[in-house]
Amino acid sequence: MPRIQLDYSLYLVTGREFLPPGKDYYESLEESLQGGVTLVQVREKDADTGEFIEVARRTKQICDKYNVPVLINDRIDVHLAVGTAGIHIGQTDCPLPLARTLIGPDAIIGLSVRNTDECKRAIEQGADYIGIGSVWPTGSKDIKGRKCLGPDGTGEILDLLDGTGIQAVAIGGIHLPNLPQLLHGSISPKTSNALDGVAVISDIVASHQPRKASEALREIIDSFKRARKGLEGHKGLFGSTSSVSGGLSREYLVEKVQGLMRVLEQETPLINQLTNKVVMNDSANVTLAVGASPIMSTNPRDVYDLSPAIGACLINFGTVDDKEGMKVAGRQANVNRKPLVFDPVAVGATSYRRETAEELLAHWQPTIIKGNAAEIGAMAESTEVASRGVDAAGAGFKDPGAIVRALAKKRAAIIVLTGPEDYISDGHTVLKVSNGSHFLEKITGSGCQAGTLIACFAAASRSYYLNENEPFEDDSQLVQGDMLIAALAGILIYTIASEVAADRPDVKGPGTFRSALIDELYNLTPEVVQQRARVEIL
Ligand SMILES: Nc1ncnc2c1ncn2[C@@H]1O[C@H](COP(=O)(O)OP(=O)(O)OP(=O)(O)O)[C@@H](O)[C@H]1O
Ligand SMILES: Cc1ncsc1CCO
Repeated sequence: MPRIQLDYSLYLVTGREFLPPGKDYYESLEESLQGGVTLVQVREKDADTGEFIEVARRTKQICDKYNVPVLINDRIDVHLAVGTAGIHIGQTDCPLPLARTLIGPDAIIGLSVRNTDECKRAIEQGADYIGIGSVWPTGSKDIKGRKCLGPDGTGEILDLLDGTGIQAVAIGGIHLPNLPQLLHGSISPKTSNALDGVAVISDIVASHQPRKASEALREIIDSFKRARKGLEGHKGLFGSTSSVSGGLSREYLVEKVQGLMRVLEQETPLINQLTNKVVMNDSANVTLAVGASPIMSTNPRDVYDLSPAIGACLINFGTVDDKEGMKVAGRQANVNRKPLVFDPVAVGATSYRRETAEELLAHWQPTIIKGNAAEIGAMAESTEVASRGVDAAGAGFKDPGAIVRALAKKRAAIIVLTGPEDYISDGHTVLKVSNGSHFLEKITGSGCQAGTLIACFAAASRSYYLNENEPFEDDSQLVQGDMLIAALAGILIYTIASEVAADRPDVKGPGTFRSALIDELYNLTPEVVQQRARVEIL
């Protein structure tokens, strides 16, 4: 007989030690159930057996009123004494096969899993569900010396579960602000498998208003699940809305880009750019040239305060400065649902850059990642293209479209691969842009400026969306607006302006080209874009 199906959506792990002063555990529990907790695990690290049984018994009594099942952490004896739905065990607790013999065929057994090997074992041993973690650093568990998985590490584990029927929740450092990032960012790269729920301790238990805290978390999980249901059969959409369904044509895309050019001029969004020292001034100038407004703020407190006011944020770690500011700026962009463009300059060139990229990506979910062939190759863990400092070396990828599509799925972000031809994907559609000038290879920071313009158009796309729609109709969307079109617009506007600049008789070399480029970005009209755009849908 199959075991009972649990709803893992909002899985509360209890922790009496986190209660705010004066808050009663049972009162807090009942409020969290009223707020939408779907499953409760009683976790008592310090209680002796008698006390544990008593807490579990009363917990079950309250949960029964709401038809919410209870699991017991680690202790098979407590589970048997109270008659709960099952147990949750860790890697160093009673081995799963032995636990199964002890508790019988009908009880649920969940297992904590920290990596793909442990996941494979959990599948072999027949776990009912796995708890994947820690996703992020957490105050409730000592994870010193172990790497946090981040949303993408969680996604790699989820890939292994596809087709097994084993359910999965993520645990560790999950809070309301990073929940949308986790849900979207952990969609598994190969199979598009997603989490069945999240396990939360302190966001609920430490709250003075556990009902409200649970309601807020539940709303995000439910709308994520609704959005996934609506997307069944179409796996190209992740953390942002996009118009990738059938009927795409060059005309349609160019028309949308033209529309965004007008929005940018009307709205003048503020674009915060944490970028490198080499390009900072040029990046601020190209921002102004297309009608947006630059601010190059890096201080952690300052970027925090600015975040609600900006249209988009760019993080470019070309000279690897301001890591703390980058962490805060990216996290706040996620919290405030602002598009976040990540330019991991020369990420493949050194281990420091690779580690920094991973560290940043464990803090936030980018909306768009842009890089040259070496950078995108490093992010995709491909060895096809080597890096030479900030540049790519060699001939490029054999199949660039496949690389961007796969990386977009893996990272749950729009990917932009630059070079003589640019490739853009949301994990489903791949666009190829063949505009540009060879002079772009002869000025420094052309890739960085392209990233800046993508951020400007991401802000325009968000504004356009919000002008037409109710804000946050779907709470699970990390960012609103069509980010595939935004990335296309940034690349098209930059490369077309570069063609017009290069054609000018007064342009004699990289120096005159550099200033002509800013002028031509300023003068570029939607009509010229219509005439010159060389976009293909692959
Ligand atoms: N040979 C070329 N012909 C046309 N366009 C090009 C050429 N090389 C680069 N581009 C364009 O220049 C922009 C920057 O791309 P590139 O791949 O050179 O970035 P990058 O290597 O990151 O640059 P940087 O490190 O200087 O910032 C893109 O918009 C791309 O389309
Ligand atoms: C030259 C250079 N060095 C670090 S960042 C940068 C700008 C181009 O990426």
